[in-house]
Amino acid sequence: MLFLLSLKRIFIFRNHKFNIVGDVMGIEEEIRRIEEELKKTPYNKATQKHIGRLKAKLAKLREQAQSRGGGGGGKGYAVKKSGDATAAFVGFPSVGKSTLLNKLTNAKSEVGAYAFTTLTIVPGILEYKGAKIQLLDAPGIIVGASSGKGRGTEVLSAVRSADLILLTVDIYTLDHLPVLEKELYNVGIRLDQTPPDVKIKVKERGGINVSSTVPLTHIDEDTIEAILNEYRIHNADVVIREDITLEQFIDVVAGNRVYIPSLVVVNKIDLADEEYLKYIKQKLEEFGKDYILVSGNKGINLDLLKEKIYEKLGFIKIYLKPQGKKPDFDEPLIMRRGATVKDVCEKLHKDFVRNFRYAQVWGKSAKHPGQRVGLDHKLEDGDILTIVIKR
Ligand SMILES: Nc1nc2c(ncn2[C@@H]2O[C@H](COP(=O)(O)OP(=O)(O)OP(=O)(O)O)[C@@H](O)[C@H]2O)c(=O)[nH]1
Repeated sequence: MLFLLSLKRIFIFRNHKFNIVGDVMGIEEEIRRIEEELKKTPYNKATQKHIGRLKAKLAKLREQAQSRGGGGGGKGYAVKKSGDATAAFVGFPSVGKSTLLNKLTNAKSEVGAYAFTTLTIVPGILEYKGAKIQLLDAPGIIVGASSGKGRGTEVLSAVRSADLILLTVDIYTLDHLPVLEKELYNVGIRLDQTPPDVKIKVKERGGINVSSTVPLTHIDEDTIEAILNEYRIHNADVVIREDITLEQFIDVVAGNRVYIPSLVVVNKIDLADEEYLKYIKQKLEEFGKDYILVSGNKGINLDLLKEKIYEKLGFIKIYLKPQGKKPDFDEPLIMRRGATVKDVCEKLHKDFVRNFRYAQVWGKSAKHPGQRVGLDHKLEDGDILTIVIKR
């Protein structure tokens, strides 16, 4: 009897295990099959709808694969965000990420190791021009992460919440750049793009209605409908204000995409001679992203790297002026471009938004000196701000 019971248990266990493995394999195989088909299908008016449907399917499968891998979608972020913004080094092992992180973050700053299951993400603080920038050194496990392999998905989910991505390679591994970009793309990270200007309002009935304020040269209505149907949306009003691609439309429908600026950091420049340097620069021009050549070990261009990181993060300085007093020009508040009065209130004190009466602004964003504004007012670099709260 006991023997039979344990046999049964083993059988159930095996079966269960087999199902999970079988599912993951099934998804990966399906992803590969669709990728193959996409490669073979030329893109033209006649195939556009079919390609749209395939790409939507692919996007859905990738999401499934990642959720099975235990990461993806903003889950499992084990590093506490701190400072005014976060920049993450992303790259293969041994390109010099930890060296750069150690050189850029000052010795006084706290560098702690946070357990990340079997991995570690090391944060450090770079202080530059009054801004505190959290730098993350994500371990170099990237390839395959988007299909849920290894524990790379957990790292990528930390990267998803960064404000700047530093695509890091060394002078011998420039061909990693498209690989890194693709892996990030597959986990929903869009580098150097803005969210497409598309609104989709799902309705109860009435079919799909598409209206656009500009001519659409990459996607037609049939394709839009096919993609929506793939996501089980059969009734919706779609308003498009930009000449978007098919991929951008899928991004909007799928949601859960993050739009992050990037900077290519090429390390170990000390090892390149004149001729090789020329080759590197040409390769980087072809890749088309903003880049910087550095050496972590030899300390070449590290100040320039700090400046670039600062610039890319789009910091602005706001000078606070207590009511009836002089502005504080010594310690400006460091905010990000696009920040509103509400963002400033939130940074200053948790009760400021609730108790807010009005604000006054002097500077670029003000129509006239001392303009009275509300919480939604967008600030500009160098503005002087007075916040008046209820007593
Ligand atoms: N020549 C040269 N070597 C460097 C430079 N920066 C780092 N290295 C060397 O490259 C090797 C890898 O550096 P790490 O900083 O450990 O690289 P990593 O990208 O953090 O690697 P993982 O921790 O494995 O992800 C070390 O032996 C460094 O000394 C550089 O600017 N020039």
